[in-house]
Amino acid sequence: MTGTPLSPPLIELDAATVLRDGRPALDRVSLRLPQGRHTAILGPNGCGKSTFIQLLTRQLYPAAHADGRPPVRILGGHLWDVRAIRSRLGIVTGALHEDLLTLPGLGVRDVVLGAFDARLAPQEDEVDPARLDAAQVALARAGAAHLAGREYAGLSTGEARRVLLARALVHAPMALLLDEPGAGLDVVARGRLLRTLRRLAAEGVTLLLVTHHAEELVPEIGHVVLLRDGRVVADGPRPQVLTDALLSQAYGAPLRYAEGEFPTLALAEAADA
Ligand SMILES: Nc1ncnc2c1ncn2[C@@H]1O[C@H](COP(=O)(O)OP(=O)(O)OP(=O)(O)O)[C@@H](O)[C@H]1O
Repeated sequence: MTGTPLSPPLIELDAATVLRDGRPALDRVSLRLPQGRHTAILGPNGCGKSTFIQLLTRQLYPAAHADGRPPVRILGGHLWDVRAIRSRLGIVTGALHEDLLTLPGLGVRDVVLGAFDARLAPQEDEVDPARLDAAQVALARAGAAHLAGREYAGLSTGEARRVLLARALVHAPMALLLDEPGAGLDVVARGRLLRTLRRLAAEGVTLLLVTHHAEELVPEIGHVVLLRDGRVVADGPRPQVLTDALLSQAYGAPLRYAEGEFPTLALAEAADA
């Protein structure tokens, strides 16, 4: 279910440009992602996906427009802070995983509780029982309740991904922003994680998937934005964007796409020679 016509878009980019080493990693990108719509941002390595996420989390900043209009708006506002974003968007990224691994001895429950303080670990030793309950519920929703007593650094990649999902869910966010959620997982672990995402979508959690793996585009994703070299190649309903022609254009090689619960994207035979 999408927001009412009057609700501001969850994320809006207006000709947003982000320079990295003097070159545009995002080049005048305009996007409007309404509330409640499951959307994927898809594209090959280097197309600007991580830059897009870092723009939202304010690790990178857009070039200013000469007329002063904001290049990025979140829920209609442009003066947002990272804490506000993190409570509205549950963010699951590999970078967060790496940061959490730098804290030896950090427990799984504390990883989830840290989200309340917008920090890696909770600030207080005494934790509010309501927060503890919320953490346990979030772990259960992410299929990670059995991991609550474990040390984060000792988890497998698949287990750690579920804990990050729980951390992202604990605030009951408006949407989950997922950066390549299946990266590093074996075929079974990835399939199970994607089914968890499908269940969350069915429960009303909006999915914003940022990925280069087409198989992560679970059927609930109805809208796709295709990027190449920091620019939007296509932005529209899934069947109009996930075509061999557009995907081949975005990835720069002849590709064949097949729909399914876990879609496939492969080099077309002509490209093997
Ligand atoms: N730290 C950096 N310094 C300079 N340029 C960078 C940096 N990180 C990325 N870039 C450049 O910005 C562009 C977009 O990179 P970005 O990491 O956003 O792409 P991506 O789609 O996330 O790629 P991948 O799928 O490989 O993670 C690329 O041309 C890349 O070379």
